[in-house]
Amino acid sequence: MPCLEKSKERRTNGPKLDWTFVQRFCSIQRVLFPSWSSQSVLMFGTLLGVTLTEQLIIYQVGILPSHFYNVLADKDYSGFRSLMGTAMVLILLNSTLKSLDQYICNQMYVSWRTTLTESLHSSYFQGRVYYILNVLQEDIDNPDQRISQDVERFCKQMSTMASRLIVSPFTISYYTYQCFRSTGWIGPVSIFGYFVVGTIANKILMGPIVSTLFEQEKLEGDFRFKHMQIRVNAESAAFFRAGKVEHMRTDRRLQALLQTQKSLINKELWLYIGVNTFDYLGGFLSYIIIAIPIFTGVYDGLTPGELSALISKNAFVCIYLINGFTQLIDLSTTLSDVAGYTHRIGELREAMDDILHKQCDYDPASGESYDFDSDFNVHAGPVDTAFILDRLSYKSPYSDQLLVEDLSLKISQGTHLLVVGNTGTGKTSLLRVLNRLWEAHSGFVQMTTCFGPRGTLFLPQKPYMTDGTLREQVIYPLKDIYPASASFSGSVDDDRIMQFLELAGVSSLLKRTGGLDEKVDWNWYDVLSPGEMQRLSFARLFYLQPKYAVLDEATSALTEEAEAQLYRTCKQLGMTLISLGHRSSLEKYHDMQLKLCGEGRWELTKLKGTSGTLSLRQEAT
Ligand SMILES: Nc1ncnc2c1ncn2[C@@H]1O[C@H](COP(=O)(O)OP(=O)(O)OP(=O)(O)O)[C@@H](O)[C@H]1O
Repeated sequence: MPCLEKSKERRTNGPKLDWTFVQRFCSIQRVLFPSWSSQSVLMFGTLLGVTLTEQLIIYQVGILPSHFYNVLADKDYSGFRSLMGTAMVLILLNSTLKSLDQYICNQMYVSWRTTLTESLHSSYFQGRVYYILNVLQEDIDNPDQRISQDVERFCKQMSTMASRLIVSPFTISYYTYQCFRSTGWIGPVSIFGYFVVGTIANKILMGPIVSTLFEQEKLEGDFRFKHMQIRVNAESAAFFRAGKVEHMRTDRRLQALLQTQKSLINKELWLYIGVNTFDYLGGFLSYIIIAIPIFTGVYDGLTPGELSALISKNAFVCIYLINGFTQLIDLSTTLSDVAGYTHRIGELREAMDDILHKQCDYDPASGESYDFDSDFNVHAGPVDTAFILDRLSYKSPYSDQLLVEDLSLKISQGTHLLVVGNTGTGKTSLLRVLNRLWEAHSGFVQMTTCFGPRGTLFLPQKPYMTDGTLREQVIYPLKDIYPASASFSGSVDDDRIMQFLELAGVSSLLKRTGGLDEKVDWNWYDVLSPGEMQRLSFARLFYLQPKYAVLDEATSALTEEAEAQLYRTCKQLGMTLISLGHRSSLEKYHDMQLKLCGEGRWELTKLKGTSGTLSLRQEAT
């Protein structure tokens, strides 16, 4: 099934600070900085300007003590006063620039999060990607968490790193030059050597952190998912009085998460020890570098006042150069987090790209045109046919056993088809293959109509209730009103919706919601009974009026009378029905029966006694 080889490949490559990390990081950067004129680049440029100015001011503030030494040693009162004035201005400027720097970083965080999340969304919601990721592909854990939380944290950490990283090349070059002028080659060389050792040590210490952080985020997602599962199925669990068992299972996930979190903290301890040791060693190193020219007699001719001013100035440039490097080393903890998130986001992006490529190879009509309302009038094929199946065989994912073998069938307008068979014989799977959610094992399947109004519509076994108003439930998955109503006025559409709610037997919902467009804050799954959900799905079907309606046990929660009423309305609206179900009462609404017998076998038979159709279609539109 989809992308399994690539998935295995991904599984074997554990998350590390390696070449894969660099590639994934660069590919995410290409999303964040799409062009030279993009908003992120402009913000980055502004940040560079601000941080460079900040550094100039910091430099001025840094050399102030040496001026103070001079004026104090000379007892120069007026010089002292003007120096105080300069110090005040510099401090004010410095704090303003620092705040501006933080402000731009926060703005960049929001902008990056927007860009990256939107980019992931555009792949995630393209064609069947979200279905394959959530249902068929097991190696990408918690895609929802990767898109929401991991992206958020990645952008946050990146933005905290940004101002320090951006200015580093400039400060390091400048202070290397200054350090060279003050101490000769000994200063820069020893500081560079110190940095190389620090980086190697930290790279070794960061290795295990990246993979543990990756694991921790996975477990975080699992823990959240468990809570989500209880939230969505609270009533079913309560009927089982399953508080204790759910408590135990949720705690088990929490324990697994906390265990990993503890192990991460333990591993981070070594990194912190490394980072702090290098911080303090850095401070110490600066005095060694300053001591060398003093003890070798380079400054022997200076007065004590001049020497203290020089020591203060030299100490400042050396300390600042070391500080530039230690700041980079301090970023190790942030970098290890960024690396973990980079792997999680990168892996998701690669998985989605694989699916999209595979999808295009399998079905060139996928991608943009796969979606519901973009596909109104396409598909050339016989006008009176919905599906053509030729020697079609299919099986479930991860199984070698064929569910159906060599099925040849044409589903034409006016011939209602009933698909029956025991549990697990592959009835719903047939719809998955027809809807191209699953690939066929062999043979040929073609959907010759468009998808949506005027074409084919599927009502899945579990009614899908979206969030939003009653109108949004009925018109789903249309974003707007029905195309035919658009040329009249909104009230025509309102009338249609009300008429169809009435026909589906759920007009009472109008009272409960307080109107078609009243915002409701309830979860539709909690407040509607399964029967009401099925009826609401039929209201949706009546509203969309496809030529072909594929109904997967769509009336299983309703009485036979209600079923009769709904089927009659479908036929009056001119729909050709393809139904799946176990009830014998369904037979009378269909002309043909396809029986799936298991182990690949099937039978196609004619049914007797079908009711006629009235044309309510034009009337309703
Ligand atoms: N996402 C999946 N991954 C792996 N196997 C699956 C998946 N979905 C379904 N199957 C398996 O495929 C087989 C056929 O499932 P299908 O849903 O088509 O059954 P069905 O005939 O519609 O059953 P029912 O009458 O209960 O609805 C079953 O054995 C099922 O467990």
